[in-house]
Amino acid sequence: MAVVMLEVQDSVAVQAIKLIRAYWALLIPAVLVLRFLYYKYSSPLRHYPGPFLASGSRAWKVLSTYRGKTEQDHIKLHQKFGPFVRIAPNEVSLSSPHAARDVLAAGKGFHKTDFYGVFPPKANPDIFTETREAVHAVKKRYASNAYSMSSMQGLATYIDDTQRILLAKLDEFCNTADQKVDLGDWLHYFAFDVLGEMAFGAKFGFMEAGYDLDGAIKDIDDIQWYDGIVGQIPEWDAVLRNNPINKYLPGKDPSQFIITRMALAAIEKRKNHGENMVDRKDLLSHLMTANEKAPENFGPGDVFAVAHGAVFAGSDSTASTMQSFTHHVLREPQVHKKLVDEILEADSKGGLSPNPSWAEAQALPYFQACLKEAMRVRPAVGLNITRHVPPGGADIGGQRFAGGTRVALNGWVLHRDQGIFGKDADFFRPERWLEGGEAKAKEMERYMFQFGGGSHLCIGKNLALLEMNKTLPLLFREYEFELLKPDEDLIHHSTFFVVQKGLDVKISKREKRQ
Ligand code: HEM
Repeated sequence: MAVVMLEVQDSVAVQAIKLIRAYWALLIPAVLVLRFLYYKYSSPLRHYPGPFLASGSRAWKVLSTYRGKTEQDHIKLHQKFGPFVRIAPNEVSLSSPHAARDVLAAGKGFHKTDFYGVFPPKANPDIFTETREAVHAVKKRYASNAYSMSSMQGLATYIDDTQRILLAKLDEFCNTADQKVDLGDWLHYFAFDVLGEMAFGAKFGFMEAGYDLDGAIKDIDDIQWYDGIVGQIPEWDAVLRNNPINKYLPGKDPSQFIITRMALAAIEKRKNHGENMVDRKDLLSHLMTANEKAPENFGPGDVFAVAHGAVFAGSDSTASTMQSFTHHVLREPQVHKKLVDEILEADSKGGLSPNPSWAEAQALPYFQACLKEAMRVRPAVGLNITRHVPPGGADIGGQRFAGGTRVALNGWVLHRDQGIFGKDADFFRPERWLEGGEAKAKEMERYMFQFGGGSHLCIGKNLALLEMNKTLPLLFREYEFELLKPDEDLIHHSTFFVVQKGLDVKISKREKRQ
C-alpha cells in the first residue's frame, strides 16, 4: 500500500514538474499577474488613486528611485491625484503639511519602516538607521549633547580654519585667465572637511587635494543610491549586498573606505593614548565620554556608528543645501543684489567678523529669508520619509488608516502647499518670509520639514545651520559670482539626498568698499 502511494505521489510531482517545464512561459506571468491583482485588491488602500503599477507592486517606487527623480515624480503624482496617492500596495503618499506634522509628532507611535535598515552600518545601526524606536531613543539621548548648539559653537573655530582653506583655494581661481570654478564641487569638499574636523578632529583633506579623494564622495553617492533603491524592497538586501560572497569581492572591503579608515584610526589613537581631547570637545570626544559613562547603553560600536554615520548624513545634505542656496540667489538678479547689499552694509558697519559668527548671520534678515526659501523649494532630502501607522490605526488628514499601513512624506511636495506658503509656492521668492510679519513667518516655519520632525528630527541640524550661516555670507562678501549657465537648472539626482552638479561660476575677488 505504501509503495503504491509513493508511486502516486511521485507521479503527481513528476507530472507537475513536466507541466511547469512545458508551460513555464505562461505560468510565471500568470502567477505574477495573480499576485499583482491580489495586492491591488486585497489592501485597504485599494480605493486610493495612484499609478497603476504601484497598486499591485513596489515596482513603481523602485523605478522612480532608480531614475533619481523621486521628488519630481511625487510633485507630479500629487498634482494629478490629489492629497492621498497610493504609491505601493500598502503605502500612501501624503501631500498635506498638517498631516505630516501629525505623522512626525513625537509620541504618536508612527515608527520608521524597514527602508532605513538597508542603510549601513548593518551590524550596529546608528541614529539614522536604527528602526527599533526604544533603542533609537536611548542612542539619541546619549548623542544629543554632542550635537547641541553650544557644543557646535565651541567648535566654530574649526569651521573658521576650514573656511580659510576654502578662501585660499577660491582666490586661486580668481587669478586664473577664465576665472571659472565648479563652486558646487568646492562646497562639497568643504562640507566633508568640516565634518572631518567636527567629528574626528581632522580634515579629510578634500580641499587640500582639490578633488574627490579616493573617490569617496562618489562611493557615498553610489552607496546611498543603492540604499535608496533597495530600501524600497528591503528583503532583497540580503541577496544583493549582505550575501556571504560580497565581502570577498575586490574593492568591497568597507574598512578600506577613506571615511571608515579615518574614523577607526581616530578612535584607536584616542583609546591607545588616552587622548580623549578634553580641550577639543568634538563629536568623537563627546561620544567616547558617553560610552565611558554608560557603556551598557552606549557601546563602543555606537561610538563608531554615530560618528561615522554623521559623515554620511551630514556631508551631501549640507553641500546640497549650500549649492541650492547659491544657485537660486545667483539666478535672480534682484535677490542677488539685495542679498549682497545687506551683507556689505552689515560688513561696512562692523557687523561681520572676518569669519562671520552665528549671531552676526542671524542679524541678516534677507540672508535668513533666502536660506529658508532655498530649503523650502529645494530641500536636501529627495526621497520620502516613511513611517508605519501604529498598530491600532490612525486618523490622518480626515482619513482612517489601518495599523501597519506605510505613509510617505516628501519635503518637496509638502513645501509646495499653497495654503501655507502662498499661491506662488512653486517659486523661489525669499520675500515671502518677510512680508507677512513675524507671525506669518513662524506659521510657515511650523510646516517646514527639511530637517524632518518629531523624535527623528535631524540631530545634525545645529551643525548644518551653523556651518551654512557662517559660510554663505562670507562667500558673498568676499567674491563676485556669475553663473556660467544661468538658464540651466542644476543637474541632480536623488539618492537619499539630492546630489547636485553644475554650479559652474565665474568668480572674482570683490573690491572692498571704503
Ligand atoms: C542641511 C543639512 C541637513 C539636512 C537638510 C538634513 C536632513 C535630515 C532629515 C530630513 C532627516 C530626517 C530623516 C527621516 O526621518 O527619515 C535627518 C535625520 C538625521 N540627520 Fe540630518 N540633515 C542635514 C545635516 C545633518 C548633519 C550635519 C548631520 C550629522 C552631523 C545629520 C545627521 C542626521 C541623523 C543622525 C539623522 C537621524 C535622526 C533620527 O532619526 O533621530 N544631518 N536629517
